[in-house]
Amino acid sequence: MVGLALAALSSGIAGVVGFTEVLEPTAMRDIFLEVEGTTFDVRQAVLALLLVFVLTAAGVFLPHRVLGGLAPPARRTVLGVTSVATAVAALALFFFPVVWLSWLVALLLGVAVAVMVLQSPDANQKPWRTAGVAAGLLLFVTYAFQIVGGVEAGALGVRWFLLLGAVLLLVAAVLVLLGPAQPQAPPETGTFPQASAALRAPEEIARPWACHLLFGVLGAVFALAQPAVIDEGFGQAGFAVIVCSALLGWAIGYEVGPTFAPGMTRPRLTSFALLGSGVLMGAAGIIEELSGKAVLSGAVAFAVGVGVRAQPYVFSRRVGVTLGGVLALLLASAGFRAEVPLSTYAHWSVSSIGIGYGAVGLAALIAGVVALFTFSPQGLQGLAVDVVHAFRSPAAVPEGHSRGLPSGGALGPAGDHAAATGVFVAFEGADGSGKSTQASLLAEHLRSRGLGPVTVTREPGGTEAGRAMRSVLLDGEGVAARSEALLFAADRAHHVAALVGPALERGEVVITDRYIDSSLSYQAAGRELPRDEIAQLSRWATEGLVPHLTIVLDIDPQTAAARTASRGEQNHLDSADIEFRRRVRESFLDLAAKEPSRYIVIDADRTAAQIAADVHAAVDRLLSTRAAPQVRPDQARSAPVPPGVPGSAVPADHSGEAVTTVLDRGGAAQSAHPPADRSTPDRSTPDRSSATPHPAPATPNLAQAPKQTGPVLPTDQGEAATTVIPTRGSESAAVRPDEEPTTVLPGRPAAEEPQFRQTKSRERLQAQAEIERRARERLRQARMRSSGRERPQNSGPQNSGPQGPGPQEPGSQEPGPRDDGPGRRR
Ligand SMILES: Nc1ncnc2c1ncn2[C@@H]1O[C@H](COP(=O)(O)OP(=O)(O)O)[C@@H](O)[C@H]1O
Ligand SMILES: Cc1cn([C@H]2C[C@H](O)[C@@H](COP(=O)(O)OP(=O)(O)O)O2)c(=O)[nH]c1=O
Repeated sequence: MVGLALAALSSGIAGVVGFTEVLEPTAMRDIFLEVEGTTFDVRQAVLALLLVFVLTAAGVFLPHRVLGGLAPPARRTVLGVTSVATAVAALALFFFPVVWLSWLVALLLGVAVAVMVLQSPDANQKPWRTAGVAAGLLLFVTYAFQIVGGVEAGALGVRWFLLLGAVLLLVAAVLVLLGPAQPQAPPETGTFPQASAALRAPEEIARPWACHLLFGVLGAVFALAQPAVIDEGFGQAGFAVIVCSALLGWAIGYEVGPTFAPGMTRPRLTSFALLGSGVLMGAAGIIEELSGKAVLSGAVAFAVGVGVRAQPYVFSRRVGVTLGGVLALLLASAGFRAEVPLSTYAHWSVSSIGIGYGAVGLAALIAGVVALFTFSPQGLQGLAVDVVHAFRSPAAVPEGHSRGLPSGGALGPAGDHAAATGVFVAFEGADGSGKSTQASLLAEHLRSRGLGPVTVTREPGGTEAGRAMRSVLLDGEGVAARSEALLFAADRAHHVAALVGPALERGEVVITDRYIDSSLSYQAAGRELPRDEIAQLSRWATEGLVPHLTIVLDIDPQTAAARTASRGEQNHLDSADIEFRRRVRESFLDLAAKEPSRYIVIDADRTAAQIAADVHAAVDRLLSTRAAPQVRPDQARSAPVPPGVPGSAVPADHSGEAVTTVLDRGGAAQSAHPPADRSTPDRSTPDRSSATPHPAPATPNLAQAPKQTGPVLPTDQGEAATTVIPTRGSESAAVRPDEEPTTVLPGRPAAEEPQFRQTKSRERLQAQAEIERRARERLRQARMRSSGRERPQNSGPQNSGPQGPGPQEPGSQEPGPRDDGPGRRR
């Protein structure tokens, strides 16, 4: 009943608002024609409309002072009484269309709107229900009359709309007064504050001026609709079309706002909304045709809806709407029209109403440009990333709507994530090893197998908050090693809480480009921070969430550097770079060797298609050990995330049966051989051989590995074995009797490489990576310079000192550049 009352109330209010906007110039026209016997003056009509607008706004402002402190039941009574008063005034106006009555209705309406929103903030947050109904009514009534009786009847139709609105208001008033009390919900966003005390301190509001300006644009769209239709002679049905379009545009923008352009940072989205609404507003002013004006008005309102929803504002939208509307009407009331000849046959008609549109549009446009530069501490940095990422799905978590994982202690067992039913795959490896390329190809592969939603994400910067941290980490002047470690952990914590965890809970396959092992390899092994502390940090950040499978793309640093050079990054590696990258590489291999059940190492110095074949085979095998997802994805995701996190109650499983699976580019199976004996010794690297002890060869089948056990952060365990698996063509399947043939994809021939390269998503990734990294490269040069200044304090012979069970080779005495962060390698 309360819902019905509110729907009726808001529709009634909207109906009356629509009517008074229409009525005012009409009444003015009648008065002028009657009293002065002159022709209708648009300027006077616009000024009269301005007064209606101002009075409505004044009415909206009044109750906050008076009613802010009233108890809800008292406010309810006020709402009922105000609604009755407004309805009576509207009825009077229907029968006696005189100008002062319309002003009274305007004032009462403002009060009614404000009291309604004070009483039920929810009514203000559901534009579909309120705006949509009213817009539909207005359009229907107006058009019905205009179709039957012509343009003049359209105006009459709007009078009947007033009657309808008044009746609805009366019904609503009765329902409000007699209905049960409504529980009060706390306002979220876009509401009038319940009381002035509810207003947040200004510094807590993100970008108030941007919101006010956006609402100003919206106010101008509505305020100018009536003058525009009078000026252009569209008739009142034209007014109804514009208002309907704008209301729907606003409602849609507001509704989809939180998930619109999920990959774009919210302040940036607001900037673009300002820019977009400015341009569209200008266009709406120029266009002299009804449908164009209507569509553009709708688009402007949509941009406003999206833009303000990107802001966590709690202040009222009244200020902006009023000021925007008033300014636009003031400009429009200048009442001039000039013809600008464009050619012999064409001319452009400039009117003061068009100027009203144009001025407000220009203000929004300029504000949008300012916002682009000022909304982020990094200014325009990351703009390209935001644009390229804008419509990517990984960050589709609405701002502030992250579904946190079940809370756990600092060392919460992986069982905390047992509710998750998805599959979590991580790619690790050096820059340029092809992680993002392979992540994208794997997603396509899984989707082509009908495995439903596949989320591809990355670290750092998989979420909106993460992108800010990424920017600090990679775009700035560089931060201290410990700060860097904390930031990576912070990014990871949010990534898991906001994106990975929820996606796994939804049963999706989540593929991440980098995860915990990157911290262990770059911060611990590379930067030589205490390994246990880094491990502990990540474990805490992720609440123990571990990937089901980690794919290490192993590649020679020089080869990787050559690849990244093709993206505009530096190619030359100095000895410090080489040493840093070597330690990182060793660390990845070491981690894989210690956790064979959960890792696969793939030689990444091959074509993307060859690597992809191995990756897909490994993931298919992983999925085959679960509930047959390739046949029935819903069941496939029913298995829990692996238990067992070091330091937790669940012990890690290191039974020794498991193996690290090394997929080499070599031809024959080498299951009983250590890496040094690979079939392609000419291409195997000494680094890898020395880094991974492989004393106990075993069957390299993920399907036979212990069921998804093993912690993500292993302690020192040397019993793991490495087995080399051939990867070319179908040989890999043929030589492995324990393998399920149906789950192993034969390696793709190299000839397919161009086809892979042309995939859309990969192009997108590449474009994104290229833009980002070029920017980063420049900044990292600066970072390297400052890092050079820092080095004397941190580097030296002690670098080869204790660092926990890290991957550094015992024989390595080369001074490790402690300050080498991720930035140093480029
Ligand atoms: N197997 C491959 N062989 C040659 N170039 C590759 C291969 N895989 C990726 N690339 C290229 O190398 C560069 C780095 O690839 P990318 O997937 O972005 O690596 P990462 O994510 O590890 O930095 C890109 O320009 C990409 O086109
Ligand atoms: C996730 C993570 C990344 N990094 C580094 C590795 C990379 O140099 C950088 C991330 O940059 P990114 O552009 O993601 O590198 P790529 O896509 O080539 O893998 O951050 C760490 O040092 N620690 C971490 O925990």
